[in-house]
Amino acid sequence: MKPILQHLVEMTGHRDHLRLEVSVLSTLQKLSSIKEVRALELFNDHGAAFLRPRTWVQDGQLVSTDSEAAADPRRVPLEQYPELAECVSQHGDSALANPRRGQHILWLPVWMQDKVSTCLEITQSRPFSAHKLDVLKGVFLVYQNYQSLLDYSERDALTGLFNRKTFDEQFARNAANTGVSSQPQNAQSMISEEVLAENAPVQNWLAVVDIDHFKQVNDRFGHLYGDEVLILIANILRTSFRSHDRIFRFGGEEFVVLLRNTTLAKAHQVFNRFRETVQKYDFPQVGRVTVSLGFVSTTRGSPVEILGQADQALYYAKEHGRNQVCYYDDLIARGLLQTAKVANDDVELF
Ligand SMILES: Nc1nc2c(ncn2[C@@H]2O[C@H](COP(=O)(O)OP(=O)(O)OP(=O)(O)O)[C@@H](O)[C@H]2O)c(=O)[nH]1
Repeated sequence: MKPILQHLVEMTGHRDHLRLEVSVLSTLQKLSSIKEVRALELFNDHGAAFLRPRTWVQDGQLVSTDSEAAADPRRVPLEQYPELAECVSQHGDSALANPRRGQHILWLPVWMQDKVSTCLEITQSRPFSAHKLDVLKGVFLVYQNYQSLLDYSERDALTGLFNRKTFDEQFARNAANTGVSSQPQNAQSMISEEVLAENAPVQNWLAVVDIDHFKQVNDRFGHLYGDEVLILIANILRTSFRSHDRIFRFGGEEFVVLLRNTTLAKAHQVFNRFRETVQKYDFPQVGRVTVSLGFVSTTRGSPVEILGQADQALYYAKEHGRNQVCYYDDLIARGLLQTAKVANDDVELF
């Protein structure tokens, strides 16, 4: 077995949350007497707390899923793990399960900014000694500190959304995996029966969102109120999309949303619902604010082209009344936009 320090060095060499998770699990798995290690994802669905395995061992290999948590058939209510539920509600740093059928389980919730969405689970067939607990918790704390550093570097300081650098990295990495699929795993429960009946293709979508006349907000109320509008719109974005969709602050008053595994009809619906929520929101002092949005499927073209097309649709929305959602392909089909090859120097992406 490699010395533990060497594992820690390998672990902290990763710049990606999922790889880091796999790496900590494989480090823990190699410690003596460990029977099984899993990373559990903790999430809420309609007000109830659930967990599901996100990274686990299958055929001797660690495998991970990043599918939508709420649609995962492996999910179980958190209350089925009372010791863990109690630990999370008390903001605790570890919990031991009452031994069942000779299994001893240790849970280590990963706290980040007072929130927990991940928990490591370590199982062995004998009780954990005090020394073993010290070693496990030591490795875990290095992992948790490093996750939180990584998270900090990926986020925009004002809104807490992912920043543009993260978009560039994630979109470049995922662009190759975003092909059209009529029945991807876990997507069924998100599609209405009418859409299934039409066999509408399920795709990923990229939207660029821009606040309308934001300069006037700054000019009339000052930058502090402008900043507050940005924070509140970021909060509305967070609550308008699902946990496995991705939201980025792209710069200034512009945001990007990556909507995953859904139909065109549903994409129209959720983008419009978000727009209407903003329109109805009473922003302190400022009053009403609206947003415009352009979107496109991520299945065709390079990341630069996809972003350029969503931008074109956004600018059409801006020039034709604002406070609306425009779909690039629809504008092209109606002759309202020309397909334009986006030059690499038009959009700075990578
Ligand atoms: N308060 C605040 N303002 C910002 C920030 N980043 C960019 N801005 C402001 O956002 C405004 C963007 O204005 P414009 O690009 O002219 O667009 P707009 O007024 O929103 O008009 P349209 O997009 O055409 O509807 C500028 O006044 C910037 O100073 C920020 O972090 N905080």
